[in-house]
Amino acid sequence: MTDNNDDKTLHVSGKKTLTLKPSGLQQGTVRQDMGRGRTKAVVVETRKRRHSGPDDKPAVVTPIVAKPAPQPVQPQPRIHQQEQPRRPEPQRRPEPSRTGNVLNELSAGEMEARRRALAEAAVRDAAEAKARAEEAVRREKAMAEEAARQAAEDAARKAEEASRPAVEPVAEVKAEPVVERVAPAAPAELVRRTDSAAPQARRPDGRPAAPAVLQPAAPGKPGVAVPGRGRGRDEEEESRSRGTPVRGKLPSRVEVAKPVRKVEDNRRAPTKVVVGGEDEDGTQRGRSLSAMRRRQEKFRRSQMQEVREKVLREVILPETISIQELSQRMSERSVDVIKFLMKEGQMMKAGDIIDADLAELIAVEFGHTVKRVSESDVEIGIFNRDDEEGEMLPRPPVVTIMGHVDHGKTSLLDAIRHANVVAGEAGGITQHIGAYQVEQNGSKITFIDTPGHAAFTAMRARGAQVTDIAILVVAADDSVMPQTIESINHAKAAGVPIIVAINKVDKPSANPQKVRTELLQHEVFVESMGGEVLDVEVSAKTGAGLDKLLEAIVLQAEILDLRANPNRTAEGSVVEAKLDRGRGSVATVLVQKGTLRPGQIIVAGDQWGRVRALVNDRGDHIKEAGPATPVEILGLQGTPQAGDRFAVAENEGRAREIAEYRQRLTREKAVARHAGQRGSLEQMMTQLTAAGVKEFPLVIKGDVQGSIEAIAGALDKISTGEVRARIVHSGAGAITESDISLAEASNAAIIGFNVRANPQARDAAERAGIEIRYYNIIYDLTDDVKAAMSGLLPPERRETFLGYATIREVFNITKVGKVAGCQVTEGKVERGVGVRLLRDNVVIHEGKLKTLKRFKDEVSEVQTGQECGMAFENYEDIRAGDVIECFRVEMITRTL
Ligand SMILES: Nc1nc2c(ncn2[C@@H]2O[C@H](COP(=O)(O)OP(=O)(O)OP(=O)(O)O)[C@@H](O)[C@H]2O)c(=O)[nH]1
Repeated sequence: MTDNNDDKTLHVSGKKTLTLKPSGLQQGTVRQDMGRGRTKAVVVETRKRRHSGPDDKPAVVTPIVAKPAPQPVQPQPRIHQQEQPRRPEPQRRPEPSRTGNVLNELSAGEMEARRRALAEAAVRDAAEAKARAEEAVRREKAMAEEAARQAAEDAARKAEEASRPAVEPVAEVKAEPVVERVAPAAPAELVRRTDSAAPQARRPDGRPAAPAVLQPAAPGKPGVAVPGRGRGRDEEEESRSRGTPVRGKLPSRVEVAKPVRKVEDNRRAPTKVVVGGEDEDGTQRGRSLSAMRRRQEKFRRSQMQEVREKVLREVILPETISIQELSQRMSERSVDVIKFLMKEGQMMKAGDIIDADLAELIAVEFGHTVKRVSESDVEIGIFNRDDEEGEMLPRPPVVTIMGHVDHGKTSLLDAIRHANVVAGEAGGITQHIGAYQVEQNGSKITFIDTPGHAAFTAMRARGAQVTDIAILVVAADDSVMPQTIESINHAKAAGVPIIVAINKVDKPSANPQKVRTELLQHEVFVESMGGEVLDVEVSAKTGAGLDKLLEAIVLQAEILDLRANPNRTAEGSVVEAKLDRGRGSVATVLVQKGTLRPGQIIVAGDQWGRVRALVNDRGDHIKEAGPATPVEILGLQGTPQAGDRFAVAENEGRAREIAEYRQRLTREKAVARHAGQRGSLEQMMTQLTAAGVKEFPLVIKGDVQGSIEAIAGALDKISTGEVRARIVHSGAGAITESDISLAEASNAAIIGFNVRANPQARDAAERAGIEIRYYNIIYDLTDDVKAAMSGLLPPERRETFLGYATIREVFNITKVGKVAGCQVTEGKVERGVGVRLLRDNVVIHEGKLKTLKRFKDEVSEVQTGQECGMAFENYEDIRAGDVIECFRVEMITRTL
């Protein structure tokens, strides 16, 4: 079964209701003959071909100026709505159209007559339209000239104006009142459409369903014609928000064929917005307002960039750097750097890491100067920043408590804290954060709440000199014990003043005087014995003497005149650090310089982070922590170690860089430890030499005091004015953890004479990478130490004269350069040794020989009286008559 379009079989149904269908698609019902008297109703859709001109081309968007023939704008009030759809279709087929009620009710003759009349009218209209279009072209030209003139005045808009010269006339046409009425007839031409879009814009009655809404040109902006009802709501709102009045809109009776579809089409096809100029092929290019705005914005930005004065910087370049980081350091956009690299043939991303050479090339290309730094340089300027003397203000002292086991260190710390909390803040809950602050007569004192010299030396080993004053706790009933002596040595090694707290005086067996006397033997001279060391009798149990102890601390602090600059970025040491389940990494730090505030970025050891909160020893969140304030820091990325230094970094990048560098160092150290390097005497010797130290620090442990004294005496003998052995600590008994930490802190070697290290000490030594040397013969020990100490002496340079040769003639040999024809006048001349060129007994040059030849052969030496050819390495200024002195240099290692 096929559709039959034959007139005989087609019966137009006049009862068809008017529906909103695309104008190009017309529907009718026909009765189809099925044979043998049977018929069937068939719905027939007729798709009309639309003609926009005599050349029978489909309707296309035609710019008013460029294509004047079928004038889109028909400002003639006499043309009625019903007639308008007919106008662009003069060559429609003669078959009766089934597009509307009116035509359906006319007879065939009437319809034919009407069609003819309409065709004539269309031809007439076309002629008039052509004339009008020509007029429009003229006007447009005039406007274009005007626009060009304005564009010259306004540089930013020049490009925009030049690109759409056809715009102004549209605006002008719109300004005419007639246009508003006639506008519905025009959209097919006004609005650029795709072929498929055109029929959709028509109602079944032939009228355009979505007439153009004409927007008058805003001052300085082109006029815009957009499809009226066919536009999406967004576009309407956009027009409103722009303040562009929507004029020329059709009354509401004009309905939209497929609004939703059209909105999508509009979005996809910017061509519906006619603002642009003309392409080469005569079609009008549209450009959305937002695109224009973007262009304007881009143009404005580029103008601004050109105007902005370029700041040339000194760019710090590490061995490797990411392109992004480099761009930041140069204050350039990374996209510009990437563009430059692309030009150089390298495709890279902002995150890519480049080496310092390439980074330097880029920086220089961008006009900056560079400063190459080595890895360790990343820390420069972060730690140990000096302060001006005038900026220093008094700060509280930081106190550590040391002493022998069970002499009452913990009890004393608790007693002091308890007394203070009760006095200062009734009911206040103190928490253990590793350090706390107390107040004595208005003066603050900071206590490091980790008793024992282990913590003390662990800190020192990491370079943290935290403590200002050491409290040496000695039980009055027990007097001086081995760890008391160790503590004294630790304090002395750190150069920290001691205050002796003679504890447990409440005990009946207490004998404070004995303590004082015994301390004398260890060079601790207390005041009551005529010395300068303050001593206080206390009882941690009863609290007696605690005030006196605090006063002694304040007094000692005054003597020390402790100062720090609070008005700078903070720097200090980590006292304790742990990983808290709820709070993440928590580190108790002691601010030593400057003031620490939440939000700052810090580097602590090989960790970094942004300070999320500062919590003091009472659990309060505080806004800042000044010098000598212990405070808990939340927000670190990892957990640093006690004794690690911390400092505020200027930005996250720098902090991360330092942390990464330190983590690398830690890894390398761990590897080195496995190789057992650091602790060897030889290694230590090299380190000390590099540091320019002429002292050889030692920790000596022996079986009996007598052997230690013998060793000390022997070592004293081998010491000279240039280098000497310094015994940091010595004592009888096994080598303990404390010895290891002291050795680590003092960079000392550990010597065990007839003693061994206990397991904990062995572990600690392995961790710290310290070698322990064991001896049982004193001479072996002194020989080793002597050899190691000899290494501290600089080697001696010894020069041996070999001979003289006189230059007889100078030959200039191609590719070889100048060669001196010489005769050895004294001694001998050797190849590969040092030579000096003497002219009139003045040394002109000192260097090495490149060649030494006899006749044509290279020889190793030439004796007196013989002739030879000689050439210098990298030196050519030789003349006949010059004398060549030949000598050998030896570096002689010195021994003690
Ligand atoms: N009678 C009396 N006993 C005290 C005093 N101070 C501390 N003690 C006691 O001495 C013992 C040891 O005290 P700790 O404070 O634990 O001593 P420590 O030095 O911290 O000990 P370690 O932590 O093991 O090094 C405890 O039983 C205390 O009760 C005091 O002033 N008088």
